[in-house]
Amino acid sequence: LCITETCPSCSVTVLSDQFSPNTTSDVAAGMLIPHTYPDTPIHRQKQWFKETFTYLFAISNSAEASEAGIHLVSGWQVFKSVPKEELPFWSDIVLGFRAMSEAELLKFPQHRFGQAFTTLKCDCPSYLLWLEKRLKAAGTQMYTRKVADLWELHSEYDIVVNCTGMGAHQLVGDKQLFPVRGQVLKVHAPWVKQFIRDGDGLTYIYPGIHRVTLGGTREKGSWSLSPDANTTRDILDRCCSLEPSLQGAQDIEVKVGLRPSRLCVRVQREVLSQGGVKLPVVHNYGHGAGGFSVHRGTANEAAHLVGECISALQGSSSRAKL
Ligand SMILES: Cc1cc2nc3c(=O)[nH]c(=O)nc-3n(C[C@H](O)[C@H](O)[C@H](O)COP(=O)(O)OP(=O)(O)OC[C@H]3O[C@@H](n4cnc5c(N)ncnc54)[C@H](O)[C@@H]3O)c2cc1C
Ligand SMILES: O=C([O-])CC(=O)C(=O)O
Repeated sequence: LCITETCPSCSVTVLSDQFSPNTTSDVAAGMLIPHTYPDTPIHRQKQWFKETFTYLFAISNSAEASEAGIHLVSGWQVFKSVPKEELPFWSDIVLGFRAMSEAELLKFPQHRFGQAFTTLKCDCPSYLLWLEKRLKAAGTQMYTRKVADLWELHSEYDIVVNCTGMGAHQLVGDKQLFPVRGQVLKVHAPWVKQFIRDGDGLTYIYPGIHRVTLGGTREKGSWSLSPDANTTRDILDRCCSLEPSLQGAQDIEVKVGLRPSRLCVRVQREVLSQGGVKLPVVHNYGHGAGGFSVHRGTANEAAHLVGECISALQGSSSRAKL
């Protein structure tokens, strides 16, 4: 979508072996709370988050908000001990960030410190459909197709943008990419209005438009997409200890996804070369636990790299298929 916006003369085609609702992005809780990528400079991560927050904030404040599934949500991140980093790098981007009061902390007898703020949440399947609709309106073709090798695209396309998430492990053989399995529950508990996140990152309660997402797990190296019944019970127990009223939650649906994790997101231009033939590629994958939080920022950067590829192609003698 960013490419169609920054380069309206480009003809864009989306190829994917799965579309919504069968992607990792459909499983995500969709909260805008960044996760830190250890090998990406903080100023770059902050810029990604800021661009994403600004973009979604405008949607949440428009007539499109309900169809796009974007809404503001307020709540608390609570800690059993005061964290080293009392002011996270994103504290001046979310709204109204402050330390919790003693009175608020009374709700969480096992926790000693907390942060209160308002952020944005995506209802992921709604948002993905809304994005697809906008892509189609921009004239983008969308085909179901599994790509086994980037070179198979060479005869049809000038530039390939690789947004395959965990699929990049196989497609480009990226051994730095590893799965971090996450199991979440989507429940009916419409009385829960505030988000609650344990600062250890394991337990969270995120109220959405229709359902509340309860999490979670972080199982590094596990490729299993099967729900685990013991884990479901454990998630419910942990969430009930933060919000006892969840004992009345109904209609529990279990979802599992593999976070495409890396020490840094790979937003990078690369020119593949084979027997003197060149194929420009822009990678944009490896968003781990924070894909929603930074998606627009990384997409803007990837679209900029596509612009660089176009300039390079126009400067070369190759016949562009743009
Ligand atoms: C339980 C859980 C909770 C999460 N909660 C949050 C949250 O609250 N906030 C947040 O910011 N992030 C969250 N995330 C992280 C977020 O889901 C990911 O970072 C994000 O979904 C990654 O998006 P993606 O588009 O890169 O990957 P995907 O959504 O997996 O999309 C990749 C696409 O590429 C296609 N593909 C792959 N390989 C090929 C191939 N060879 N040929 C053709 N197509 C291919 C796939 O079919 C798919 O459509 C959560 C993740 C999980 C698992
Ligand atoms: O950690 C969170 O708050 C939600 C999330 O991004 C995840 O489970 O990956």
